Amino acid sequence: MTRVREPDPNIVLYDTMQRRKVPFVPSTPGRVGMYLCGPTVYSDAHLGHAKKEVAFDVIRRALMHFGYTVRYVANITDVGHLLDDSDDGEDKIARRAVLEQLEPMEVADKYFWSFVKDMDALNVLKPSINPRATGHIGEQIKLIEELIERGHAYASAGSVYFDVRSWPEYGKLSGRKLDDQEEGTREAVRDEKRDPRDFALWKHAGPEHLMRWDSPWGMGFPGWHIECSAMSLKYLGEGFDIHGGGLDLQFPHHEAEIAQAEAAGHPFARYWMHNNMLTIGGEKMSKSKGNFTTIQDVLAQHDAMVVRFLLVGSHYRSVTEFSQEAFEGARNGYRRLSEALGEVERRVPAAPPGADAALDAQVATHVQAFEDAMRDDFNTPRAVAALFGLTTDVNAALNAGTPGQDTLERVRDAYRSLGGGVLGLFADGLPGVQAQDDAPVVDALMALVLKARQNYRLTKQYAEADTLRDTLAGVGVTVEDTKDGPRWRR
Ligand SMILES: Nc1ncnc2c1ncn2[C@@H]1O[C@H](COP(=O)(O)OP(=O)(O)OP(=O)(O)O)[C@@H](O)[C@H]1O
Ligand SMILES: [Zn+2]
Repeated sequence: MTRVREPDPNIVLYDTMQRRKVPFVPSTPGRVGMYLCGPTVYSDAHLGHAKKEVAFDVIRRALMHFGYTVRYVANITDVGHLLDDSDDGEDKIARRAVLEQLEPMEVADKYFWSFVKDMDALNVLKPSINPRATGHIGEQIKLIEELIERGHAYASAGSVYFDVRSWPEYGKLSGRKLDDQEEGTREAVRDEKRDPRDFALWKHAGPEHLMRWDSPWGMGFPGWHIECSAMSLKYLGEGFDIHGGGLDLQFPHHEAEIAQAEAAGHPFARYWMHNNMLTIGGEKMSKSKGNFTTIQDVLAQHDAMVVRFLLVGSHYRSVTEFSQEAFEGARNGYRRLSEALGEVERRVPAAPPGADAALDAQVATHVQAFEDAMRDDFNTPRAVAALFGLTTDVNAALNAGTPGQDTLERVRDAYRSLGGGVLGLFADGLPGVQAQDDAPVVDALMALVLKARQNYRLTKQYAEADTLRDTLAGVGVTVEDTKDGPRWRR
């Protein structure tokens, strides 16, 4: 279905660090290492989180479509994210645990699985690796030790802080030279720091903390930023390709990630990509502002693919305004595409043999427009416009009769690989990837089919058994008889 192609050398992306669009050249030809700052799992995810996840999912899918093998690492923050950025206040998960009368790890697990469910519903591909901060305490301690050895961090009262003045490059991503982040910080924390801009790598924790670990500086827990430096380097290596996250994470989080890695002597991400915000009434949707709608609430009212269509309808670097009218528009737009694809699929089996040169040429033009849009910093609104252009021509052709089968199959494959594979709007389309929540159903159905085939064989109805096997082969499923019984693979 989707062509296996040579890695496309003509992709351009906007690098936040360089503040301009630049050609994308991965450090290893054909392979992309990508890291995304994932959620802090202390509550159900809202539609703003969905914008970020879908934005980077589409970028990943587009790179796959363009012939790259992508290792996609997205972390789960389950410790150390404090209520305020100034290394003060409670841990978000610990506070939630008190409110819900749960163990902190129960809170983390509960909201992790809720997040996974939301992402599956939105057809977001699972990360290649989904590391959790609490599973990488050793790696974080090691990185902190390297920073202390090199003179870029210091221990103070059982905590460890990054010494911002020792690293003049601090601020290079965001262009911010700030010290106002300390406002409102308790004096005790301020007194522990040499400079108010210094940020925590490790925080001392007394016995009242349920999540704490032994370290060279006593019992404590890691600061929020250090997990991302440690885990991205562990799983993607030095100088990995793309680091993504929300625009609001540029400072202090990403700035801190860069300083922690580079000051310890580890070259960090080569490209920085940031998604803009989902807004409501012009304001960022956020948990703390209370102006949020959870993904679950949205999915109770709207088809998941319509939600996804709404999100890809604006560019990842643009704001998406959330409103009922926006949903109305998305519903109509999505229906237009899916109805055209449905009609094409219905007509393929009985279409006349051969091709239709005029429609073929139109399809090629729209596919080209779609791919050009995606090569240009993953411009999804332009890509969607190309799918609408395709739909206009396809509908006109379908109204005039039924085009040749070869052409109709090409039309179907274009919808599936571009709308499905790249934008994730229909199941199917990417090599090696299938709609995720279909897997249990497929497994159960295959178990039934194999059982039926076994029964045929036991009753010596070999022709029927072979017909089943051949039918499966026709859709790419191979059945093998092993000494432990039949096995299938695709
Ligand atoms: N409205 C939004 N639009 C797009 N991305 C968002 C939005 N809100 C949060 N994100 C992204 O989701 C990730 C996690 O955000 P976070 O958990 O801080 O959510 P939040 O609602 O902003 O919470 P809080 O208000 O407590 O800071 C970040 O990368 C952030 O950029
Ligand atoms: Zn991060």
